Amino acid sequence: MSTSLKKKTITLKFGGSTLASATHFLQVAEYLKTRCQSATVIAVVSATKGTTDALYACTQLAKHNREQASQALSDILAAHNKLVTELLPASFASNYRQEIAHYLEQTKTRLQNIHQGENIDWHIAFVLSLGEKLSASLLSALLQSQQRTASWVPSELLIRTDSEPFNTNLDQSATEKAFAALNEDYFQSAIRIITGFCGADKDGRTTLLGRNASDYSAAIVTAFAADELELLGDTAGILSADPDYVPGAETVAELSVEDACLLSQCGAGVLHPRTLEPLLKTGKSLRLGTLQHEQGTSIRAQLAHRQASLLAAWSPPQHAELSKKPPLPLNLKKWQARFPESSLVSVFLADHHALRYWQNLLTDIAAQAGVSVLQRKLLSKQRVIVFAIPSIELQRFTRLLHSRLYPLQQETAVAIIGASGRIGRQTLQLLLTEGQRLFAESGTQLRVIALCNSKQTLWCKRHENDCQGLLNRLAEQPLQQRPASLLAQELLSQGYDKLVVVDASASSEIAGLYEQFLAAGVAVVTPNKLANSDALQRFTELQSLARKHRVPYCYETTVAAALPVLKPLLDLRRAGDTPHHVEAVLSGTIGFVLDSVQQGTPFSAAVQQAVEKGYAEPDPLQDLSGEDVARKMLILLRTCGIRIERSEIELTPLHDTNLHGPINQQVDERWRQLVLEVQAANQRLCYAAQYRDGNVSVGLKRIDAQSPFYRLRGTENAVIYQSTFYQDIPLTVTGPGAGINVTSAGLFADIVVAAEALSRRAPLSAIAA
Ligand SMILES: NC(=O)C1=CN([C@@H]2O[C@H](COP(=O)(O)OP(=O)(O)OC[C@H]3O[C@@H](n4cnc5c(N)ncnc54)[C@H](O)[C@@H]3O)[C@@H](O)[C@H]2O)C=CC1
Ligand SMILES: N[C@@H](CC=O)C(=O)O
Repeated sequence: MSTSLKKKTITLKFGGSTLASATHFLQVAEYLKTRCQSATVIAVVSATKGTTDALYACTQLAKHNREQASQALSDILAAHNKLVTELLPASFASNYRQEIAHYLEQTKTRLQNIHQGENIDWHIAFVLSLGEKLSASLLSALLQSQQRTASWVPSELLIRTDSEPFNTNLDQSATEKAFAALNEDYFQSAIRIITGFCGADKDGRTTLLGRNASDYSAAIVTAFAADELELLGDTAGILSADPDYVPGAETVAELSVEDACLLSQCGAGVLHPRTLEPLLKTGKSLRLGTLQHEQGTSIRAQLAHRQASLLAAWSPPQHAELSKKPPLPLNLKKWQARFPESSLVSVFLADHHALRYWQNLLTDIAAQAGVSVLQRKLLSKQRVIVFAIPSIELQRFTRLLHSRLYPLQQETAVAIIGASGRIGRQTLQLLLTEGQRLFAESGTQLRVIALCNSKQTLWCKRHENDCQGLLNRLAEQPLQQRPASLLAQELLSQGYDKLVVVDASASSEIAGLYEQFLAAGVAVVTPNKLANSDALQRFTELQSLARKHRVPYCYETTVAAALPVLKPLLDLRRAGDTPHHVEAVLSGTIGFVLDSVQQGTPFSAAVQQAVEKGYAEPDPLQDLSGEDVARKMLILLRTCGIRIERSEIELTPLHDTNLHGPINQQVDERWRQLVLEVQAANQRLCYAAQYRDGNVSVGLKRIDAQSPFYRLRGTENAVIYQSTFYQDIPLTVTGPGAGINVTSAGLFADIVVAAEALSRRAPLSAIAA
């Protein structure tokens, strides 16, 4: 074929995920318009996401039940019609429908033929090719409606194949002739569109190149009609592992043609195994990426070294007639016969030496994780180790190996539970904005890998730094009714050497996971008071677990937010100090409410403001009942070495709905009267905790001007500590003890402390080795 244009010709292949909705079609149209400013563009399109599977299901129904098949086809067409209505003005929609009518009629006939049992495979092949035709004609009509010259052609006119309906082979010379014979007019359009996935035999019958073979179609088109190829999908190029298995998998910038071939032969779904054949013959280049992601992966003919380790996972195909097994560089049939329920994980090592060392190390890691390696094979020349394992372990094993091949050398992974809450989101913001500076100043590198709330989890990609964007994506994740234990399992199965889990929830379920995290060597950082204020035995066990597994357990913010209270008290205790008398104001919410009512604000309004300002607990009754203060006092005293249970604290609530009723005007009036009384006596109100002679009490107090608490305002907390070392003049810590900014700052500081401690610890992989 010849084109009259001098510009470079580029084939852009759009996978099903890039055509999943009307918005996606509009994005593809914009992308094409931009690209055709600097190149002549040929677009090869797949069927919209899920359509080929739906058509396949239709053909299977047709074998036994014509009505159901016809209903299933109507459903597919209804989904397409919805796209057409959303995308095309009426006149273009009507042209489009006329253009496609012939294919729809044919499809219906073919379904009938399938039902009658004649030449079934040929009819199935035709029906399956419908998805690409619908996409191509819709995209072409959309571009035309946007005043672009665009035209589409079914690939049956261009790609000629053997007479096999499925997994057919290319007829090179017939295809060459077909491209040469194609009407010149077609190539006058600014944007030319060709359907992917299929071709035709010498009799014009539709044939299929294989499951997900639109990449291969695009490579054939490139070999005959273009200078280079770009495959555009929903993953940012070739990743270090299948992102469905390893959410944190990384994009590999460059890959040799040999490795790309081997990778697809080993079952990595990212490239159809035959895609590279036509390009290899013609020496044309290939890039994989997304519409948004600039970097992607370039496949290069010459590359001195493998730049990064890679993993390919392979499990037996679902639709055998559509998916030819990859011709792996080993006798797959034998393996499968011996281990029928097995899957394969191939490890491409970047390390140029020590193949046997790696083979043994990875095998040991499998053994320690309880994954039984059924068989393994070392392909020395290719520096690839193939493991056969039970299929059920495929995802876990892939993640485990990935974490060993990509140990975060400097980085510490951070997962935030409760990320959409007030403290969680501000902490995320700090991690994203202050992370760079922290790294520059101290070398501590933090990487947020996961965000969770009570129903959703988002696995973050590297370099995602837009806090609101991440939170939006978290909110778009599917809702899961998952028990907390499953969340813990998911986080642990990532296999990070250095992982900090931040619990920014107020959930007892999440607090119940700390033992599991600590025992697995994962640091816990928390402002959630529930674990440490549980039974004393649990508090002690958590401390010993952390010590035993050499893992940080940081909870400074559970008492007085970012104020330095627990760490200094712990240091004193380690030096042998014993507290005699501790007095403390520990509730920012109550401090704020009392200060406000003493300035004339009604009690109910003051409580409302404390909630709005982010001082109160998710359930503010936890503050008003005094329970939150009791918990903080327990944690404080236990940190000083006092062995005390919650039942030993004498608590008088500030407001308990069971005792005092709902917060209404009567309550406001009672508080107004009390304030008048107290002010008449030149006193103030404060809610304080006290420890003296082994007794602990929490409650409302009237204090006069001599009290160290008399001058406290707003959310100010205070701890006054007298001990063996601080006898005459007490140790006093005071300052705001609640609020989103101060708490998140304290939490950030604890995350850094935990990350630094993890960095000093020997890597888990070394321990495992
Ligand atoms: N507000 C403050 O000044 C201070 C708060 N804290 C503590 O910080 C924690 C968070 O407080 P806020 O951000 O105000 O709460 P919030 O209610 O705004 O956020 C809680 C988050 O936890 C998530 N969550 C709840 N149950 C969950 C579960 N089972 N699994 C996963 N996620 C779950 C929620 O979806 C939400 O994203 C609380 O424990 C609080 O005591 C500690 C010191 C000061
Ligand atoms: N709700 C608490 C803040 C968290 O500990 C308070 O008001 O002090």
